[in-house]
This record gives sequence, C-alpha cells and structure tokens, in this order.
Amino acid sequence: MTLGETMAKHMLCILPRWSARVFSVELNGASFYFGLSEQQQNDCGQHGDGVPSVFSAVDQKSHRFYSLLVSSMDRIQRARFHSQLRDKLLRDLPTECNVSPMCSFLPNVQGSVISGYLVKDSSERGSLTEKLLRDYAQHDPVLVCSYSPAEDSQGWTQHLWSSEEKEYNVVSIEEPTYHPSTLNIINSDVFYCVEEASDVLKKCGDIIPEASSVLELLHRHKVKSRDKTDFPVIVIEGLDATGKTTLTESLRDTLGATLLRSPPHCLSQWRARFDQEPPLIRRAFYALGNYITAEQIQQEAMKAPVIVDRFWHSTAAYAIATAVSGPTCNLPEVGSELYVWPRDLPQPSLVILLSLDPEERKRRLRNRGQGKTNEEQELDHNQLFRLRVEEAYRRISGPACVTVDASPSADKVLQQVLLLIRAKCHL
Ligand SMILES: Nc1ncnc2c1ncn2[C@@H]1O[C@H](COP(=O)(O)OP(=O)(O)OP(=O)(O)O)[C@@H](O)[C@H]1O
Ligand SMILES: Nc1ccn([C@@H]2O[C@H](COP(=O)(O)O)[C@@H](O)[C@H]2O)c(=O)n1
Repeated sequence: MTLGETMAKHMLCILPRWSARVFSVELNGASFYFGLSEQQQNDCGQHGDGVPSVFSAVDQKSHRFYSLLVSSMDRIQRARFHSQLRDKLLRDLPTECNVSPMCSFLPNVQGSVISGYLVKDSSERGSLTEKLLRDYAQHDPVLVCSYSPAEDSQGWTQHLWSSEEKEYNVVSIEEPTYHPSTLNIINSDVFYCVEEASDVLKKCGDIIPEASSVLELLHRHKVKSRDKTDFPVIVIEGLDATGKTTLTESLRDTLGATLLRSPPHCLSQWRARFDQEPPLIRRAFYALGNYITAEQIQQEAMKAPVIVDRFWHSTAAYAIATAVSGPTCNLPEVGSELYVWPRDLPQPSLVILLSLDPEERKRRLRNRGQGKTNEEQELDHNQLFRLRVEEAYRRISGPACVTVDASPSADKVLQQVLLLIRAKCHL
C-alpha cells in the first residue's frame, strides 16, 4: 500500500460519518459551508434546499472543483505538510486554478478540524489537474475528492477518491454557531501550560535541531512558583510601532526598573528559524519564550520593579487573530476559555495596552524606516487582521489589559502610564 493509500485509509477511519461533518471554504474573505448526504440508489433531487453558493453560480458548472484534506497521523507532520501543500499546489497546478483554504469539522466540537484546500480549476486542460491530484492522492498524506454537477443537474456530487470511490450529495448547511477556525486553537495555536508547548518542540527535535537548544534553555530557566513577587511587574503591550520600546526604556530609567522582553534575548538567535514554521511550531516557540522570561522576571522582581516588553497577551492575541479569519465576530466570544491566562505562568501586576490610530501608526512605521516582518506587513495591509489582534488583546483576562492612548507625545504617554502604575502598584 502506498503512503497516500495508508493515509486515505486512516482518514476514512477518523471521518467515519461524512454526513456528520461540515465543510467550510474561505473565498474572497467570506466563509461558505456545505454538508454531505449519503447517496441512495437511483437517487435524484436529494440535494437539499439550495446548493451551497461556492458551487452554485451557473457559470461555475463549467469549472471543476477538488478538495484536498491533509490526513497525516502525526500532528507535526500534518502542520508542516499543510503549509507545504499550498506551495506545491500553486507551483504544480495550471495557472487557471484557484486554491482556497478549506476545512472539515464537526460543528462546535473542539479539536475536530481537518484542514486542506479547495481547488477550482477553470483551465482548458482539466485532465492535467486531475492527473496531478491523482498522483498526490497516491503518494501524499491527503484525501482528495472531486465535485461534479449531479446527473439530475439539480446540485452537486462529491466523489471520494479512495479505494471505495464513494459518492455523496452536496447539501447546503446553516452557518455553525462557532466559526471552525476557533475549534482547534487550544494547544495548536495557543498553549495553556508549559508541558503542551514543550511537547511540540520535543517532537520537532529530528527535523528542527534548534528545538533541542530551546528546550535546554527552558530547562535551565524553570519557573519556581506563582507566588507574588517583592516588586511590581508591569507589562507593556501593543501592535508594532505603538511606542513600546520608547515607553519601556523611559519607564526603566524613571523607576530604576529592570527591563525584560518576551521572547527573551537568549532566544533571538533561533527566532527567525521558528518564524518560518507553521503556526503549531511557531506559537509553541513563543509560548516557551514567555516561560523563560517568567523565570527572569521572578529573579529580577526580588530586587527592583520589572518592566516587560510584550508577554502572554501578545502571544495569544496574535495567535488567535491569525488562526481566525474574517471579521471580529468570528473571534471566540468574550469570556471564552481561549482568553484565559495559563495556570502555570506567573501573572504580572499590571498590563498596559498602547492603542494608536492606524494612520499615525503607519506614519511612525514609515519614519522609523526599518524592514517589516510578514506579520507587520499583514497588519498594514489587512485591516481586519489588525482589528482582530486589537480585539483579542482586549478580551484576554487574568490580568486584563488597561488601554492607554499612545497618540500624545512620548513624555505625555509616560506620565499617563506612571499615574496608572502609582495607582495600581503603589510605587
Ligand atoms: N508618543 C510618541 N509620539 C511620536 N512618536 C513616537 C512616540 N512613541 C514612539 N514614537 C516613535 O515611533 C516609532 C515606533 O516606536 P517604538 O519603536 O517605540 O515602537 P514599538 O511598539 O516598540 O515597535 P515594535 O514593536 O515594532 O518594536 C519610533 O520611531 C519612535 O521614536
Ligand atoms: N511574547 C510574544 C512576542 C512576540 N510574539 C510574536 O512576534 C511578533 C511581534 O514581535 P515584535 O518583535 O515584532 O514586536 C508578533 O507577530 C507575535 O506573533 C509573540 O507571539 N509573543
């Protein structure tokens, strides 16, 4: 049996009832949902009310659609193959093919999401795409399906390319209460204890040698307890160029405090390496960075106040905002467990969130004139992403952040924050 066949068999086991699953496609910033129903013999007219709009437009009957769901058994492999698959599809498929993110999930069931892509092929040479995808189905850990207009031309049929070659009717489905992108966040995008994040890096050791070095450092910087520190610990959060560096340095000088950051300096040499990895591995790296910083905080806060440039709020807010697509209403609801502070990570005394008008933030970025990271560029280009990060910041609890307007002069912002620190931390 080829790898592809083994994986397809595994996938058929974890997807025992296709009809219980919902399929979601992200197209032009909107989510389209559809379901499947078992085909009866001589079945016709069983396609449900209204065929899902991702397939429905009349002109789309001339297109061919394929779905690919990543079916590796190992979650590290799955995460890496999922991001490689997109590149592979874009490289191999005819240019007339469109690739959109897609997933299959059980409505409102945590951890049930299986990710992949929908391919819409409008090329003349349909046989080329089909041949290529048949080859993927044989050799790669993907389960491939094709879609064709049903014989009664009322709807669409899904053909599952496995040894069984089974067929299903495509049916329209109501939008689920929870957006599927919120269902796999726990311990895939956001880690709620050190063991879960370490486990990801342990399993990466073979493919990413740097993972072992990070774990060694973590071992040397073990958080002792969550007891209160002698001096206050103040975290400064905010999007890029909102003035965190400027403010944290002034606070250090004014309060005679120690300035720390997350990820800590000792991880700087490996950061670029982990930034290339898919979210599962990248987010585990940043999560562990917080635990190393936490140990440094415990040491330093015995001697003086501590100021921290970014901490868990940044890790969780960026991870949630990246995992979720579309408008802020797709975010996990206010009060969700996804916003709760990890039980084993010491909490700071105060978290300040610097907020800034987008135009002023862009102006500061331009004036600073440094190169931008992918996520910084995304913040610039994608206003929905920026809104999701800001909203996620505000929804995180334990401690919740106090928002400070960062548009006045650097000195005025400093005075405002000092007032808050004195009121809250009695400094
Ligand atoms: N209150 C302010 N008014 C005007 N300009 C400011 C203010 N605070 C910071 N700046 C300027 O804005 C730019 C970005 O500030 P800074 O580097 O402190 O932001 P940051 O949040 O640390 O950014 P990053 O997260 O990308 O490192 C810098 O050029 C800085 O001099
Ligand atoms: N505690 C942290 C800090 C940072 N991140 C991630 O890094 C990016 C921003 O870092 P800058 O150095 O550019 O300020 C941001 O995209 C976060 O994804 C993090 O996860 N946790």
